[in-house]
Amino acid sequence: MSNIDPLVFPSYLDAESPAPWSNFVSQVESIKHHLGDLERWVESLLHPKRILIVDVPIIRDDGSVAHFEGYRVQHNISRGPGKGGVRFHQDVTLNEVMALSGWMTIKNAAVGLPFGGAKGGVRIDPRQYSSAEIDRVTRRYTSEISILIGPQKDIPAPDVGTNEHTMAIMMDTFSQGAGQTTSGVVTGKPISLGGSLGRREATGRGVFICAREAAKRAGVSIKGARVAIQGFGNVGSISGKMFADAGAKVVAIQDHETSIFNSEGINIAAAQAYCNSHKSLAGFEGATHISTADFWLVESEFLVPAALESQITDERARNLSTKFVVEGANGPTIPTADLILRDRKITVVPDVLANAGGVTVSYFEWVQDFSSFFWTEEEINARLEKIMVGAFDAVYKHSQEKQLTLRESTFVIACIRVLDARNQRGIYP
Ligand SMILES: NC(=O)C1=CN([C@@H]2O[C@H](COP(=O)(O)OP(=O)(O)OC[C@H]3O[C@@H](n4cnc5c(N)ncnc54)[C@H](OP(=O)(O)O)[C@@H]3O)[C@@H](O)[C@H]2O)C=CC1
Ligand SMILES: O=C(O)CCC(=O)C(=O)O
Repeated sequence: MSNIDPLVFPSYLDAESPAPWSNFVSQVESIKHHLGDLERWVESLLHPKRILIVDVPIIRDDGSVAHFEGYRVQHNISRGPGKGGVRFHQDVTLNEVMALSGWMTIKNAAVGLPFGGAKGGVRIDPRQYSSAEIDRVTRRYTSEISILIGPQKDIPAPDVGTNEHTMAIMMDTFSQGAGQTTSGVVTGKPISLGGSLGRREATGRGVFICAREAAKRAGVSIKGARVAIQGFGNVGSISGKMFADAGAKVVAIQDHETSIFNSEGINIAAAQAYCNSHKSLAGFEGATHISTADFWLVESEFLVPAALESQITDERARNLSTKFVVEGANGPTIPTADLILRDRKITVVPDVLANAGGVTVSYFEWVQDFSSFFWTEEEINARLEKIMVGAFDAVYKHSQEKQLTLRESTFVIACIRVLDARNQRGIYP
């Protein structure tokens, strides 16, 4: 269980498979001596505030009954309501949702949003069910977690396997229970239901902004730079488009079925169109298909992991041929691999900073819903740019001053904000 204190590791998790929660704990543990007097509060971050496990039964299209396990974890609510996405994926576990909720706490504080951290998930492979069945799962899951969520309590949003439509169904289900339209209960909604312009693109846009800022400080040009992207969903495809629009060449992409390579640069619009109609890049003709192992050896200036956790292992970290790892996914680099990348002088722009664009525009959506006054896409993108550049700059300066990695500095800055709020609030009543 790496360096984790067994007394701190929750009794309800399997100690034999402690990751990714143990990865989050290691990240907090590694910086706690930088927290000054606030270190006495650090255990607040090592125990989620609230965990709800729900049974989600549905009647299937053929009349049979199916049950799914669902979760909502509020990791910390010292700075405001819980905030974080909902994942529908066959491998979702409580351990994973806990880690994702912890990273939300750090992320929201790192970019200065008035939110705590939360995350949810349902252990289901959405590809195996009809859209009507998925809607039933969404409705039942929402009604089961409705005791925890609400515009001032905890605000879900999309993540892997969920989208604007999922959010519309969640909003409708919660509103039925509340007896009034409650648009602020979720973000990432369709525009016609109070969604925000720019939310769909926001995470990929934030990833690109962070990559650009990191490159600027290292004297590396985006124009002509080679980019490799793992994951071609919302985050991977939009960040790929933004890199390509800025003159970079996306030379490699991996989704869960295939890996593709083109040294001249993959046509992102064509790849997106192909993926929309075939649900995968398998069979795409605008590139050579390579093995999964070879994807991790592709030479690039930027590697953007934008799929799932724990993809950059020690072995992959030892062999990567890139200058910057810009984490679009949550938790893609395991802590030991992080140390290898540090020693190899590969700059890692951490998830809790790099992918914060999505939740930042979710915050804008929440604010717009409260005031029923909607901003233009230009206003949203300009505000997003300001927040992302400001947060990156603060982290970068801190890391230079204290000789820390960007991940360590992001955690220090964020943990101080969270624990200061905890300290100011006191523990009683
Ligand atoms: N959406 C958002 O706003 C935010 C998302 N994130 C994080 O970004 C990551 C991606 O999320 P998002 O883009 O929304 O999810 P999507 O569901 O839209 O896309 C996920 C992508 O990852 C691919 N993938 C899944 N498993 C693997 C694998 N083992 N190897 C290679 N590729 C794989 C999928 O391929 P296939 O389609 O073939 O299954 C798909 O292309 C997650 O870690 C998420 O938590 C972080 C912040 C905000
Ligand atoms: O938009 C949001 O509220 C949360 C997005 C999310 O789940 C994430 O940043 O990982």
